Amino acid sequence: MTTENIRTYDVIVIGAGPVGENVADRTTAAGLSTVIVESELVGGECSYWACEPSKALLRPVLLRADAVQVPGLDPAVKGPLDAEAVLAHRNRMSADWKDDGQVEWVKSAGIDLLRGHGRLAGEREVSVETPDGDTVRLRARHAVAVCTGSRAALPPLPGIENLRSWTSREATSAQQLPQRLVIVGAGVVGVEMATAWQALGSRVTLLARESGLMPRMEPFAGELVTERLREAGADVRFNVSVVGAERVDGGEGEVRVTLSDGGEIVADEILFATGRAPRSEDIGLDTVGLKPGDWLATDDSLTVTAVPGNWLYGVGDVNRRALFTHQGKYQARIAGSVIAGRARGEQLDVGRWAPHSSTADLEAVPGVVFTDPEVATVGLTVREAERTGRAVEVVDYEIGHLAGAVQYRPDYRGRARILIDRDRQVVVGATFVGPGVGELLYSATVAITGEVPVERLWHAVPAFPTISEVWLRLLETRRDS
Ligand SMILES: Cc1cc2nc3c(=O)[nH]c(=O)nc-3n(C[C@H](O)[C@H](O)[C@H](O)COP(=O)(O)OP(=O)(O)OC[C@H]3O[C@@H](n4cnc5c(N)ncnc54)[C@H](O)[C@@H]3O)c2cc1C
Ligand SMILES: NC(=O)c1ccc[n+]([C@@H]2O[C@H](COP(=O)([O-])OP(=O)(O)OC[C@H]3O[C@@H](n4cnc5c(N)ncnc54)[C@H](O)[C@@H]3O)[C@@H](O)[C@H]2O)c1
Repeated sequence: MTTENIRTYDVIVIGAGPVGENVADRTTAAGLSTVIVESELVGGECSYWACEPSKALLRPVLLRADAVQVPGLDPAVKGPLDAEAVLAHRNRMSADWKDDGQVEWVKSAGIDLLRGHGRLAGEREVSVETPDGDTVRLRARHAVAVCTGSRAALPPLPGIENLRSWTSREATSAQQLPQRLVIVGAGVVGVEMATAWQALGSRVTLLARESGLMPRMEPFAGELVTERLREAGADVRFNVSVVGAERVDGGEGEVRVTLSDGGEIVADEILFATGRAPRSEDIGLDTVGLKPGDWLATDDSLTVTAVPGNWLYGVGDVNRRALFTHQGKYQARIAGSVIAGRARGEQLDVGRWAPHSSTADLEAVPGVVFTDPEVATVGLTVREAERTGRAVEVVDYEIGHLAGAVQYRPDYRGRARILIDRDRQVVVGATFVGPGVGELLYSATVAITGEVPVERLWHAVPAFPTISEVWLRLLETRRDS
């Protein structure tokens, strides 16, 4: 082990997922020397075991679901999906789990890459254990940004370690189709993976411990997705959880799952889609007075305020503000400018919607669930408005009534809901459920972040016949109610 190898940079970034890459890009662009430390693949969870592979699995599924309903096109797409071809496409979209392309980008951006496991080692210091067993010590003049992301959280089920269960990693990278797949947890990962694997040919059982799918969203989102999943042949069960599971034949055979309602399910694979935990248990948090394994709490400038000196930042999944790639990248752009501003000795501008404040994390986090139908959400839900004591008007519209929706897919089923702040008369929340609504979401995001007065929205004319006409119908519904 060599420890004399000390390198000094302006900024050290731990974790080269989408968020770490963007922090490093911004600080380098601001003229600060930056090193990024990565223990696995440059590109992070999103590129290899999350967004990219899952959407590569889902795109053929959703396109086919639309196409079989379009007259004239239906005979051409009636047969089953070619699962092997879809998996091969997914492999390509995950760059075959090689990061050469992203390493090339890091170099071209002028960022230094150090492969190895990074750990904080006191103020502004990071110790990196490299793959060949060396230890490299890094010192930061200005900032250390922790961007180590999250991993699947498993429930405390006795014997779970002997189950060879799937997490989101296996569910997005499996090379073979399980005949029977049981999915525990009906959040976003659970429903997307149920949609993908059922359509590829597995028999999926989806177990929700709540009374609906995706319980944090408007209830109609889960209801519409449940309808379609059941039509596709999936067994969707509510108010049930797993109390035991074991692999038979000395751990080599099928999985037998015992349910809280006394039932039993037999499957080839079991996926736990039961939420996320921060990757912070072994990153030296104790050396700066923080508790290993905790989420990294920050203020709106992404600074870890529990550590004095404004040098430590927590960006992306690891801070739990909003577990999405796009939102983490937004935080990264802000953290980058905060770090650069502080390095130049500038006064930060941290007011609401100001350049150094990630206000959108609190008011307008967009998300699209790529199921049939798609679910697109931004801002508040009714339950969240009630919980936080916000007075809102709620306006609903059945998207299937629109000419544009029927053109899109004759059997169109979907619903839109907007929430309008009663005092300020601006939109503060939107949920669209229906085929193709993902591309509609940015309009709502702009309405919320721009605080566009509802009266002005009458002048934002949606083209005919598009699904965007839902905005006009929502305004008319409100006027006529
Ligand atoms: C199945 C699934 C599908 C998803 N789909 C979407 C989607 O469609 N759209 C969307 O916006 N979000 C999606 N997400 C969420 C998205 O993947 C995350 O929000 C995003 O990856 C977070 O980026 P990050 O850079 O913070 O963390 P990560 O992507 O997890 O990257 C963290 C990086 O840090 C590295 N690292 C960790 N510890 C250390 C250490 N000690 N030293 C060195 N390196 C370290 C890791 O190896 C990793 O490369 C999905 C998540 C899952 C699980
Ligand atoms: N399309 C996208 O943008 C996309 C796709 C996938 C994931 N993501 C992100 O990843 C995050 C994580 O997704 P997720 O689905 O893993 O988490 P989640 O928190 O959305 O859902 C987890 C679900 O598992 C259930 N659960 C937890 N413990 C359980 C147990 N012991 N038994 C039964 N059920 C249990 C919870 O009640 C919850 O419904 C999401 O919040 C989202 O931000 C985004």
